Parts: sequence; structure tokens; C-alpha cells
Amino acid sequence: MSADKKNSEIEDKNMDQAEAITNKDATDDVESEEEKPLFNSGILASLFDKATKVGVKAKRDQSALNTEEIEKKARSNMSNPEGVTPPHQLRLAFLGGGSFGTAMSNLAARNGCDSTLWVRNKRTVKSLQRSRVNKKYLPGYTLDERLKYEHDLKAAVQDKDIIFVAVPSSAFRETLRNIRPYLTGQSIVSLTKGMEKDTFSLMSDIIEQELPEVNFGVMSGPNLAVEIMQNMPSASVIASDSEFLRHAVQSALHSVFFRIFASDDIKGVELGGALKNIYAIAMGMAASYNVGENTKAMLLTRALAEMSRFGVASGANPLTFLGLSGVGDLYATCSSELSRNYRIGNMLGKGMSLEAAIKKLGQTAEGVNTIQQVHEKAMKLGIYMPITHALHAVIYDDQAALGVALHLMESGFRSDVEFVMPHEYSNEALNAKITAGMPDK
Ligand SMILES: NC(=O)C1=CN([C@@H]2O[C@H](COP(=O)(O)OP(=O)(O)OC[C@H]3O[C@@H](n4cnc5c(N)ncnc54)[C@H](O)[C@@H]3O)[C@@H](O)[C@H]2O)C=CC1
Ligand SMILES: O=C(CO)COP(=O)(O)O
Repeated sequence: MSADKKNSEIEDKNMDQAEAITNKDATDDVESEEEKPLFNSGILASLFDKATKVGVKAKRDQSALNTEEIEKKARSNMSNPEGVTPPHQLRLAFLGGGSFGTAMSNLAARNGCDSTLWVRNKRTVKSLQRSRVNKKYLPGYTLDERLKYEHDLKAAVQDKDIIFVAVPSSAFRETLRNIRPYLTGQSIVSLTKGMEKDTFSLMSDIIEQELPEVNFGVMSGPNLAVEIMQNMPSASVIASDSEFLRHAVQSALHSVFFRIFASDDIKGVELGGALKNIYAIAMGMAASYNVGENTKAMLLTRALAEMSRFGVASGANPLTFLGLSGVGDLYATCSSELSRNYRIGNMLGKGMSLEAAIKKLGQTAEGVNTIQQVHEKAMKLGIYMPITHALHAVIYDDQAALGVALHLMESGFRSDVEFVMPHEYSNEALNAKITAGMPDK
């Protein structure tokens, strides 16, 4: 049996179990409460010139937010004199029925886009159509009635303007290969935050390798899917060389609850999203030892130093790491138990094995693979990444977390921000020490 078929069958089983639980315990199920769609109109921004202006008529909802204020603000920001009909309805496909693909496709549908969520499992599509709830990945959240669901990949992607890819990095290349025959000019936007196993390819690398003719971008930022479903104000970054695509994505997803900022540093934005998963695991682990705020702040800030150092070595702009996709996402993921990577770290810190933690999580935690990729690449290129190496030693070389942490603390004198005052050690000297497995003294 192929791995894909096997996964699909496991998902069938999971979906059955999720439905059984939902049916059994309907009184506790938020899904059974009558929920109203937040918006009753489409996004008002025209595709290009009004893309960054909020133009959404918010409807009162039951969340903790002061929606009256937000509605007032939305009204005062309204920029489209023509009223509520979108001048151009973008046609979007979202590939991957996990928590993020679901949350983002829902956001687009709510904004009035023609939004289709592609899910590889036929039964999941039926369940979504029937219940409008993604019972496995986002239980309790009713999706917008305008969101469409599709199992057939060709039907999902043909005649679309933009295809958003939200499958795990392990399935990214295969997904692009599968859609290739149906591409007739659609743009691609990666929502995936990881690196391909063994090849160290980022998703933008894979797009360029597999679909060299395609106009593409990557989107990344502090976007915990559950918070997006709860209408917690959030923001993200679309990075692309194409101004057209940046504006189109802003136009499609921008709302009073979700702002999209633009960048042309594709590598920097993408690396922010991929690398922060490593440090979310480290922070989850640190939290299991009840560390204080000073320690968390130190870990987060030194993580940012590593991220920007690695970014520069990969051709990114270090300033990008000061933005939403860098420190923004690092902060969100390192402070929340909603982060699956944080939860993995926390379980490891409490003594669970990696296999058991992954099984218990039952969802994607990209950081587990990213640690290995970045550890190897940094060793090879002589990039000083002490936290990543330490975490790798704990997870993959079975070293004691406390001992490794103490070792890190004993490291020698370093500059705070190396782009302000360079470290006194040359890269070569550091490389020699790292390669020899020595701490930096
Ligand atoms: N969940 C979140 O809050 C956010 C997730 N992301 C990123 O989005 C990507 C996807 O993550 P989630 O949606 O959270 O994952 P998830 O664990 O919630 O779901 C993964 C989904 O991918 C599907 N999938 C797996 N292999 C597949 C294949 N070969 N073909 C088609 N579909 C396949 C699964 O069926 C499942 O529906 C990850 O790279 C993650 O880092 C980015 C921002 C936020
Ligand atoms: O990327 C995320 C939030 O921005 C989601 O993080 P996790 O994959 O750790 O859940």
C-alpha cells in the first residue's frame, strides 16, 4: 500500500473518530451553538490601488473583542465608494486541509473571495460540506458558508487566480508536481513554514525548481490558526518579487481582523517562519523547567541573533528578522501552547521521547525536521548556531538538557548585536570549534 493511501486511510479513521466524539458529546461542542458569519459582505478593496486599505463591513460577533469599535473603525476606513460589491472577485484555491489551510481559506471566503479548500481525503470533504467544521484540526469552529471544498485536485486549481499551498514541507514538492499539469497562469503562494528533508530546500526553492515559469510568493507571520479562527487581530507578511501578487494577496486576505504587510525579501520572510520553530521547541522545553522571564527573554533574543545570522548566510536581509515574519512569529510561537512546536518541546522537557511526543501531538511540527537541517547546514558552512546545536544534542544525541544548557551559559564573551559590533572571533575559528564539538570559550 502506498504511503499516501495509508495516510489517507488513517485520516479517514481519525475523521470517523472525531465525528464519533462530536456526536457523542454534542452539548460541549461549540459547533452546535448557532454561529453567525462575521461578515455579510465581501472585501471592498479594488484589486490593485486600494489593496492596503481596510474596506470591510464587520458584523457583530460573540467574541471578546469590542466589535462596535472595530466596526466604527472599519466604516471610517472604508475606501470604496461603490459600496459592498467587490469589483473583482479573486478566485483562490487553498491546498491542505490542516489547521492553517482551513483558517486561511475561511478568511478569504469571509472576505468575499471565491475560496476553495482542497483536501486530499474524500470523506473529509463530505464531512466539511455536511458540518462546516474541520473536526480533526479545528474542532468547534464553524466555517463560512461560502467556503467551498474539493477533493479533485484539477477542479480545485483550474481557473484560479492564486493557489495557496498549506501542506507540510514533506508534501510540498509532491503537491507542486501534482498540480503542474493544471497550471495555466495561476500564481502560487506558499504558506508552509519548513525545510525539505535532506535537500535543505525552502519552499520558494522547490517552487523555482518544480515550476520555474510560475509567479510566486511566500506568506509568513505570527499566525496561530486557532487565534485567527477566534478573530484575534493578527497580521502576516506576503513576500514576492511581483508587486501584482503582493497586492492581490493583500486584497484577498486583508480585513479588520487580519492585516497583510508586504516584503520583497522572500528568503528572509521564509526563513523567519522556518527557523522560529526550532526556538519554539527550545522555549517549550525551557518552560518545562519553570524558567523565569529573564531566561525566556535571553533565549528569545539570542534565538533572533541566530536567525538573522543564518539568514545573512543564506542571502536574506537581517532587518527582515525585525519584522512580523521574524521577531513577530518568534514571539508568538515561543509564548503559546497553541504552537505545536512549543508543545513538542514541552513534552520532551517533561521526559517524553520524541516519537511519543510526535504521536501525542498528531499534527505537523515542522521544527523537528528543521533542527536537523539547520544543524547540519550550519556545521557545514561554519555558521555559529549554539542554541540549535544544543537542542540537536539533546534531541538527537541524547544529551541531558540541563547539562547542555549550563554549557551554553558558560560560553565565552560575545557581542550583543553582531551587526552593530562584530564578534571578536572569526568565522573560521568558530567553525573549527563547532566542528570539533567544542563549546565557544
Ligand atoms: N497551524 C498553524 O497555526 C500554522 C501553520 N503553518 C504552516 O502550514 C503548514 C501546514 O500546517 P498545518 O495546516 O498546521 O498542519 P496540520 O498538521 O494541521 O495539517 C496538515 C494537513 O496536510 C495534509 N497533508 C499531509 N500530507 C499531505 C499530502 N501528501 N498531500 C496533501 N495533503 C497532505 C494533511 O492531510 C492535513 O490536512 C506547515 O508548514 C505549518 O508550519 C503556518 C502558519 C500557521
Ligand atoms: O507558525 C505558526 C504560528 O505563526 C504555528 O506554529 P506551530 O506550527 O508551532 O503550531
